[in-house]
Amino acid sequence: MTRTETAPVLHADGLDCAVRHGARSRLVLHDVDLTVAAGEVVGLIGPNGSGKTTLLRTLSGALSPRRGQVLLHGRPLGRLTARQVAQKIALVVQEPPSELMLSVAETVLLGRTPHLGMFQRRSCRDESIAERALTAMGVRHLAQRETSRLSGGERQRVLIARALAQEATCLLLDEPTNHLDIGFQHQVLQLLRGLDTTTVVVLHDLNLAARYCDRLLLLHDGHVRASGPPAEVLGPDLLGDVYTVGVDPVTSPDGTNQLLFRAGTAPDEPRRP
Ligand SMILES: Nc1ncnc2c1ncn2[C@@H]1O[C@H](COP(=O)(O)OP(=O)(O)OP(=O)(O)O)[C@@H](O)[C@H]1O
Repeated sequence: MTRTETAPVLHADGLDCAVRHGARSRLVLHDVDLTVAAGEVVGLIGPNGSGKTTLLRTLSGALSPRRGQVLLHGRPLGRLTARQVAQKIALVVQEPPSELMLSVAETVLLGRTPHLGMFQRRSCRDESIAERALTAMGVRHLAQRETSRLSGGERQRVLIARALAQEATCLLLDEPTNHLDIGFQHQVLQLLRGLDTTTVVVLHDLNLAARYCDRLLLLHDGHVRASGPPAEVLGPDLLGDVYTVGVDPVTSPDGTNQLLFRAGTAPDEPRRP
């Protein structure tokens, strides 16, 4: 077997990441390690501003770390072309509607772009892959609508469909359940779980994270506070400390560990790092 076949799909090693802050830059991720094996669903969790989106964008190659590196199938991300990365990684982030003036069908077909040669036209195969993605996300009936004019939840499903059409081996999703009703939240995460792809997903809902992720990485102020299986990471003491809430674990009728939350520290009291 070659090195790339045995390597994890994604491996982040000692990442420090900075964002611009006026004339200066500020470190928002500190020494973050993450390894994601083929087929795993890894959830990124943590309070607002803890660095989840920054980490996701760094894993996708959209941001370059100040220190450390990301390996994709054992190869440094920085040494791959944008096209090579796009054939392997699909990133789904919240996009402003103004950037989505195409029809739903065209938006989803854009997912095929990394697989086309410079002057190559889309084939019947591309069309049928896009159709399957539309169907999987329950948005086929919207195919002729303008994506920018859809509801937030409909648009979200179209963007996930575009990522499915990209047929990447690795899906990176930033809060994909945002805007979705409870039925679609479960449907989308179930679908992601059922795919062969490797998935890294930012989730705010810790109960969804517990139910659908193999492993979780808990960020707090840009530092990894815990990583491992949900049962290890979602301990009431740790969550109470990080989110400043009271946490009561309960077991749902199907045996899944779930959490109930109580108000904790008053909002004007600063959270402890
Ligand atoms: N483009 C930017 N310019 C300046 N600061 C930024 C930028 N992007 C992120 N930050 C800052 O970096 C820190 C981490 O932000 P990030 O968006 O990664 O957090 P997050 O955990 O995804 O937050 P949320 O849960 O609120 O979406 C925050 O303090 C944020 O204000």
